[in-house]
Amino acid sequence: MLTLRNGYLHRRNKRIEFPDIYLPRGEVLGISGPSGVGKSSLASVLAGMITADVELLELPMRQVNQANPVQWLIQQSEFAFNPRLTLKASLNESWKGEAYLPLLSEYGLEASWLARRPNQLSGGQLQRFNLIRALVPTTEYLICDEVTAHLDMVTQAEFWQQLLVCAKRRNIGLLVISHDEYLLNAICQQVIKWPR
Ligand SMILES: Nc1ncnc2c1ncn2[C@@H]1O[C@H](COP(=O)(O)OP(=O)(O)OP(=O)(O)O)[C@@H](O)[C@H]1O
Repeated sequence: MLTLRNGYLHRRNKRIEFPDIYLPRGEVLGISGPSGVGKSSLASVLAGMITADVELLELPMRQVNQANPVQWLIQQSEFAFNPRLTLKASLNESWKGEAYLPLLSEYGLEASWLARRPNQLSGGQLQRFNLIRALVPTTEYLICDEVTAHLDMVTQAEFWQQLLVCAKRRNIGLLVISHDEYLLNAICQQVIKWPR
């Protein structure tokens, strides 16, 4: 269970009060909220990148020399990759060996694209490589932060269809942050509107 209870954070002069989060593995929790409310700050806390004042924070144990079991996907996948590295080199930074290869066809990506650099792919293709990079075997929770906001409806639908099947199969908990309430209501078991 990914749990955050009574958490808050001060950023500059602003106090951000987080909603309580209870996310079991294998479930999908949505969060919507206006710009600046603190959604990315919440993701940073849950990914263990910044600390906040909390009554309770339960995150999965992170093992030495292993990827963070809480992976965070951001909207602008072009910023998530080193522009000088090929996709293969970037994937090899998180995956041990090439066990990700079967995932490529599952997500409609061609193995020959591994030799390309990030600027030689479309936004949707790059976001799917970003997703595959995050789906290392140790991933227990995935935070999807507006990950399909810039994609057309068909590409969005394909992305979520594939990810939901994979998350169910691997018992991964998904925290989906989006302005798109239609999307959240379609894919989440529970949706938090922030602020309430
Ligand atoms: N590194 C930082 N240092 C100081 N203040 C920050 C920092 N990052 C964000 N903030 C401030 O914290 C508040 C919450 O920002 P955050 O990015 O978490 O909001 P958000 O809900 O994700 O917004 P958006 O939907 O626009 O991405 C904002 O007032 C922002 O200006």
